[in-house]
Amino acid sequence: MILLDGKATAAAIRSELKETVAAKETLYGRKPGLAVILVGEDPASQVYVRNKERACENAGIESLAYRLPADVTQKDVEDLIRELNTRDDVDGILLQLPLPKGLDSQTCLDLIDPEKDVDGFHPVNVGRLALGLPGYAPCTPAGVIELLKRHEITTSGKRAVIIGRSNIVGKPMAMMLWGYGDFANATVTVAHSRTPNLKELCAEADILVAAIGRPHFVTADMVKEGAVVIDVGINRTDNGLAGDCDFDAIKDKVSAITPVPGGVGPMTIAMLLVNTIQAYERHNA
Ligand SMILES: Nc1nc(=O)c2c([nH]1)NC[C@@H]1CN(c3ccc(C(=O)N[C@@H](CCC(=O)O)C(=O)O)cc3)C=[N+]21
Repeated sequence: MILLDGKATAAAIRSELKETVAAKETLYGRKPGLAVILVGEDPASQVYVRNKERACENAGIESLAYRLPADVTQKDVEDLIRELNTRDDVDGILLQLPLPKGLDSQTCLDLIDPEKDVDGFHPVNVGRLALGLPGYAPCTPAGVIELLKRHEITTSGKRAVIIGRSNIVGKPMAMMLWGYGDFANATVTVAHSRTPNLKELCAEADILVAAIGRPHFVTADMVKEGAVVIDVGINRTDNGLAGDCDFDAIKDKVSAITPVPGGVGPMTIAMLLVNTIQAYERHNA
């Protein structure tokens, strides 16, 4: 069994990026800038945002954090996004989700300049990904692809099953596994809460991606012998952080699996840095 160590892989990517940034900084005369907007006090979001800030700083990216109170108006968030769109020192804009009740996240996301949309959530970038055009790919599924690539796990001709159809993971993950440049070419099924015979379907997967948001949802009987299992779940339970897969029960059955923590999570942050540097390069081109 190969443990797909996202923490180590992300660290390798980050040190590569650090060199890229150092070279580009000399060329462009400024550091890359990422603006992160955090609305409200959600503890998990605060942890993520702090991790993102730390990762940026480490890579030589200027991180500009905007912490807004939960009772901020929709207009205030929109005005901030409009201002960040025009700023020359801001290459990327990230609006941390979910937003507190009363705020409309899609309207906010739609306002972000697609060239600064390092999350890949703007409809233009969603469309570009669907069409196979260059743009920004959402960080979590992009991190999964990068993790597979760097472990030389091929996907061509393989049967992939994704559990979960969210806009930020399931849907873009499907598009990337269908075809992402010269990579992928998997045959993809996207399963969800109303998929009948889910267990049997999953048990046919060569590559199983779990993005459900329920701790230990994927059990041994749902996993094919020798499958590659990617656990996107980050569930906070009384016993700490848990993935969507019952790791201990399936680890002896699989050929490769991601741990939680230390799997997809750190890769998500690494891909955010990749996208930010890409935005910086395009901005300066
Ligand atoms: N606009 C936006 N973009 C996002 O990319 C975004 C978001 N909103 N909202 C929330 C989700 C979640 N997410 C994670 C990032 C890193 C870890 C991560 O580093 N996890 C560590 C554990 C960290 C912990 O202890 O919680 C790990 O898996 O090893 C987890 C989750 C990004 N998201």
